[in-house]
Order: sequence, then structure tokens, then C-alpha cells
Amino acid sequence: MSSLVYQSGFCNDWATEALAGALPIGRNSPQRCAYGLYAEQLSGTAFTAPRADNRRSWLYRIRPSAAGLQAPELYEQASWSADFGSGPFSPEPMRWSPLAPPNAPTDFIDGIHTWAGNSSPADLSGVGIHLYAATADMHARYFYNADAEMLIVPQQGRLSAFTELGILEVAPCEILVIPRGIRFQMRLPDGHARGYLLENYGAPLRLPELGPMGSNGLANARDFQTPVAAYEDKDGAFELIARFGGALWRSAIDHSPLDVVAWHGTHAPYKYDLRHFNAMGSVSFDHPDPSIFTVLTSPSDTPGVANLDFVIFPPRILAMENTFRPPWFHRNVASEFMGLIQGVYDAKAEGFEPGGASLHNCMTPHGPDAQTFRHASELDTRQPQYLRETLAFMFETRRVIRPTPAALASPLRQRNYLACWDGLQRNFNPQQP
Ligand SMILES: O=C(O)Cc1cc(O)ccc1O
Ligand SMILES: [Fe+2]
Repeated sequence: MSSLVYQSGFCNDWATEALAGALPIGRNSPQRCAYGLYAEQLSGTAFTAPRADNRRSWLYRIRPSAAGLQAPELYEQASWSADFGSGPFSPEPMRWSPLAPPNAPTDFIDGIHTWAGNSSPADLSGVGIHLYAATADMHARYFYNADAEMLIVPQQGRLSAFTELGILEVAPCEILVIPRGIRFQMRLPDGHARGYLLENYGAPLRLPELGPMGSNGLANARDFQTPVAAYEDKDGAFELIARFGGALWRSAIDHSPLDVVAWHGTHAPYKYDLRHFNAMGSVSFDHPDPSIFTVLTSPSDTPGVANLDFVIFPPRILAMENTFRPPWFHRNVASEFMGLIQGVYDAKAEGFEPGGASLHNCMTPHGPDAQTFRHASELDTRQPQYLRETLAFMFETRRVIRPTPAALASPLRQRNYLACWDGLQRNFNPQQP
């Protein structure tokens, strides 16, 4: 991994400068900024959001964001959508094999394929769920998302994000969060990358409460990393792509927008290594609800009901005695979109591949496949069980998740997914308690 410098903590009130003295002291907007910089505020929450939820940063930049831009024109990228349809769609459980790499050179923006989602950017709630597969750096172009905070889950290949607020590099088993509005250019240090992208149209992701767990555990705040200020001072013919209102817009820009020399505030990108997640679980019996593995949550207006929970199923030790240890059979009011970063997921012996995806919607019955059920019913639970080198995740939402027409019709769709429960034969015998 490269020698990038990060600041540690979750949504601290950061302060960082690439040139000494670039940050004003004791005020945000002096009459004249040091080095001839312009001051600009970027807010990610309402001005009046409670202090604990409030996100905004002050940027000190070579040119203000409004300068040097031509009027935007629509940019066609047909595979990235925010229209999740309105007609009926099947509640059947669905599963897909991984995306193949693109044939032609494709950058991160063009490599996004929308798979599912709910609500809309216009409602400021809901999510867009996408897969990405890319083989090229973003060249002479930059991007920002006005519609959503972006949660990126790499599955293959590293990503290097040069953002307005600094540079972050992530590899599989790490995640990257780029808040609404932050401009960036994505580069691929390995020449290819594949993974999952969630657009969060709702409240910014935050750490879940820990309740009776106490002051430590799950994702610990100090393991989150935010970059230090870094800038480009480049004039030239570039383009700035904006995600706005469910469409992409392209503007010519005469300089690099990554020209922030210093910044301070709470609205900033961050990365997190999922291997630092301190998994909690049952040390007596029974399989806990998966909310125990929440990494980040986007709350809704209803207490306890999230717009999105980002949940992982990390390597861990199962100790529960006289218990059916894998996920139980269930039907939930919440809807679940899952992906696999590496290894095997403990509810599915086969068919759920790294890079693949599954969807179990509101009240759709699902659970361990027949092979997993047989094995877990016979296991000696006096011994602990070591789940190593596995990493699955779930985007769990309060709203039904609508697959896109492209996902429904995709050749990657495993049409026989339902058959994984076929082998669960009837064992009932009223004579044998
Ligand atoms: O369906 C799944 O595999 C995800 C899941 C895991 C678990 O441990 C409990 C409930 C649940 O929905
Ligand atoms: Fe589930």
C-alpha cells in the first residue's frame, strides 16, 4: 500500500493544510485568504441540523468552484440509472453471478451498472445499488455526485480516489465513503477494478449506537481514515461530470477542480478497513439478528428504522451450543441486497460467488440452502467453529428494493436460484418428539 497520510477518527472536526498557514485561524472567511486562496463552504446537511449530525467543511482553494465552468450538457451513460420503475415486480429471491470485465477501456464512471434501488434522489431518501467494473483511470475528467453520498465496496483491484479534500486508496476488504458534492477523480492502480457502489440519497452514514455493548466494539471510530489536504494546480481542457437529478451532466472546465490547498470541517471522505471490525456475537446459544454486524447506518425519520444499514459478515468464531449456527430461515419487513467480497458465505454452500449479488425483498422467505441446513443440523456444537477468510455484506433498507430491468434481464441472473431450497424435504414425524 502506498504511503498516504490519513487523519484518524470518524467525522471529527478535521483541519488540514498542504501549505503552512493556508488555513485561517479563528475565523472561516477572512477578508483576504492566505496565498490568494478563495474560501468556500460546502455543506452536507441542513445549516440547522443538530450539532451532532451537522456536516460541513470550509475549503480554501485556488479558484472558487463556480469559476471556469461552461454550462452543463447531458452526458449519456445508459447503464447508470436512478429510475427504479413503478410497475409490479416479482418478490422472488434473486441471485446474480459477477460482472465480467469490460471489453473496451472503461473508467469508474462509465463502468457503473445499476442493479437495484428504492425511492429517489429527489426525495432525499432511499438508495441506488450498483455494480462497477472498470479498466481505465478517469482521464482529464472529474466527477461529483449531488444526488448521493457514495459508499464504495471494492471486490477486486485497488481504487485511488484523488478528491478535493485529499487522496485515499482502498483495496478489497476496505470501503470508501465519498460524501455528497465532493469532487474526485478515480484511478485504478491495478489497471482494473470491480465492486459494489451504493448511492445513499438519505441522511449521511454514521456509526450505529452501541447500547448495552458499551463504549467499544463493532467499527471503532479511530479506525476510520480521512485524508490530509492535497491539491493539483493544473490549467487545461478538462471536464467535470455531475450526477444531478438522476442524470449525468458534463461541463467543460478550464482547470483541475482538485485545487483545495487547505480545508477544515466535518464533511469529508473516509476509508475503513473491514478487517478492523470487532465482531460481537452470542457466547451461549442462538444466532443473533444481523444488526449486530452493522458497520454504518443512514437513519430515517423514524427512530430505529434505517434508510440503510451497511452490515458485514466478517471472519469470526461461532461458539453457540445446541444451536443451528448459520442464519435461520426468515422473512423480514426489511429488504436485503447482499454481495460477497471473498470466500464462502455461511448461509450458502455454493452459487453465491465473490463479486456476485443476491436480493431478498420484504417478506420474501429465505435462509440457508439445503446443503448448509444438512451440514449445520449435524455439526457437533460442543466445538467452536472458525469462519476464516470470508467477507460478505448486506445493504439492508426499510423500503422494498426494486431490481432494474437490466438486472432482471441480465444473463448473469441465476434463474434456478429458488432450487437451492429444493432439497429441504419434510422431516416431520408426529410419533417422534
Ligand atoms: O439473509 C441473509 O443471509 C442475511 C441475514 C443473516 C443473518 O445472520 C440473519 C438474518 C439475515 O437476513
Ligand atoms: Fe436475510
